[in-house]
This record gives sequence, C-alpha cells and structure tokens, in this order.
Amino acid sequence: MKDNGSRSKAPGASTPAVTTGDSQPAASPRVPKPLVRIRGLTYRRGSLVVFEDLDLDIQRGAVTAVMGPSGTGKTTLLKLITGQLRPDAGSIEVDGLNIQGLDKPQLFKLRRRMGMLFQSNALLTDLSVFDNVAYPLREHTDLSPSMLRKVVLLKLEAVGLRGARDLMPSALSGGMARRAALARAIALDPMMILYDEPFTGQDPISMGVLIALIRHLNDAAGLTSIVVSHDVRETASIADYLYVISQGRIIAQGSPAEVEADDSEWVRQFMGGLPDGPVHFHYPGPPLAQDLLRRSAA
Ligand SMILES: Nc1ncnc2c1ncn2[C@@H]1O[C@H](COP(=O)(O)OP(=O)(O)OP(=O)(O)O)[C@@H](O)[C@H]1O
Repeated sequence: MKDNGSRSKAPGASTPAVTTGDSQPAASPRVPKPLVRIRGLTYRRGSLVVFEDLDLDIQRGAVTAVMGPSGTGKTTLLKLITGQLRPDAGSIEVDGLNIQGLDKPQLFKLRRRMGMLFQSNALLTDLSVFDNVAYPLREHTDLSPSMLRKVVLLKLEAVGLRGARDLMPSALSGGMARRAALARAIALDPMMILYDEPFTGQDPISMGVLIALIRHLNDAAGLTSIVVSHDVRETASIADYLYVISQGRIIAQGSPAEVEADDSEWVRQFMGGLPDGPVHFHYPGPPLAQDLLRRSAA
C-alpha cells in the first residue's frame, strides 16, 4: 500500500498542521509532551515487516484510537508500548522513559502504571468479582484490609458492578465480565489504560456501556487511553485522535472529523466499511468469464 500522504495534525495541537502521513509536525511549546513517543519504530516477525520507521504520539489525557485492518499490527503495537516485545529499531518512550533501556524490575514497575484490557484478559475463575479486583492490590500494595475494601468498592462502583461484588465470573454476562476486568485494570490507578478490542463479542447495549465507560473513566480519573478496535464508528465517537495504520505505516491520522474528511480511497474504504476498494474482496485470479469458459475440469 502506498502512503496516501494524508492530511494530519499533531495530536493535541490546538491548530491544524499539514504534514505527510509519515512525519510529525515540529514540536511546539504549546503542545504538551506526549505520554508515549514512538520514533522510527521498526519491528519484524521473521521475514514479515510489521512496522517500518513508524512515528506515533499518544497525548496525555486523550483517548487515542488505533485502527486498521486485521493483521496490521495493532496488538503488536500495544505489546511494544508495554515492553512485552522489543523493537528491531527506533525508540519507544513512555512517560519520558525509553523502555528499551529499562531492566526487568524497572519495566515491571512501569507496567504497573499501565492498565491493560486485552481480549484475553480473563478473570480468575476461582475468585469472586471482589477478589479479582483486589488481586493486584494485594500483590502490589500494603493497603490495610479496610482500605483495600474501600478501594475495591470504589473501582467496582466506577464500572457499575459494586452490587455484583460477590458473584463468581461464571455468573457474569460477557459485558459484566469485561467491566469487572476493567475494574481490575484500574485497581492500581494507572496513568494509562490500553484496550485491545474491548467491544469484541458485546451486544449493542453492552457495547454502548463500555464506550461511555472508556470515555468517562478517562476523563474522571485523568487517564490516558489507547483503544485498538475494529469498531470504527463507535471508537471514533469517543476518540480525541485517530491513527489508521496499514502495512506497517500510518496512512491517516487526526481528529475523527479530519480522518472522516480524508478522501483517499483507502481511508474511505476503511472508515466506510466498504467490502471492496484498495483492499480487495476477491483473492487475485483470472476474470470470471475466462474461468467459466475454460473447458478443463479444474
Ligand atoms: N507470535 C507471532 N509469531 C509470528 N507472527 C505473528 C505473531 N503474532 C502476530 N504475528 C503477525 O504479526 C502481524 C501483526 O499481528 P497483530 O496481531 O499485531 O495484528 P492486529 O492488527 O492486532 O490484528 P487483529 O486486528 O486481527 O487482531 C500479523 O501478520 C500476524 O500474523
């Protein structure tokens, strides 16, 4: 996919800036330092180049959505930001720390400040909702039992599940389980929360609840949120800034309105969910008529 040279704006900048899809506008004193700053990121899986020379910023206090077709590297990006994977080239700074330079204890300390709601974030099935949320607090803090109880109840209140605290995970609906996992993800008061496909498998009502919750938690708790999702419209509705990535590069970025207005064919196909376009519905092959008129059996 060639770069479409889409219009873009420095995330968090107060006035639009015109750049190519590859480059970031020069730092301005009015733009606060991003919480996550990625420069020249290259990451390969064997012979597959997942990212090549990628620059990307996540602004503090914002909800940033990362979108793109399946297999384009969205989950990989989150794993690189959390230090679960190491880049082949380039730098990833989180809150001013270059994560490649951190030793394991430093990395674990930093990770405790990042809440993660990954698709596979299963609740511990033998523990009640309360104990699932209490788990990271028991592991990583010295809170007294009465203080711990208060913190857990406040986290559960924030996701609307205080009344469900004694239920076991098997008694929760899919949406409730996702919210309980979210309460656990915010138990340690992270500076940032990373959502990987948070709406997968949710009915429209649960999805609406989760969407509102992501925005509300971000603003009420002063978080920074990164949301990776295929649900273009819903995610765009709560995002301050969008990145659309494809084949290792950013092909569009900006506010939802700016990306919506991007008239490149690729972005139109992706944002509109069109079955055909630059990303083809048909696997490459000869024309249908030619295939049908062929005499051979195969
Ligand atoms: N453990 C692995 N070993 C080899 N290749 C991998 C591995 N994990 C991911 N990949 C490859 O890296 C690329 C990016 O994968 P990734 O899961 O980050 O994409 P994604 O955009 O999150 O996809 P989806 O939207 O379907 O979840 C894909 O081509 C995938 O096949």
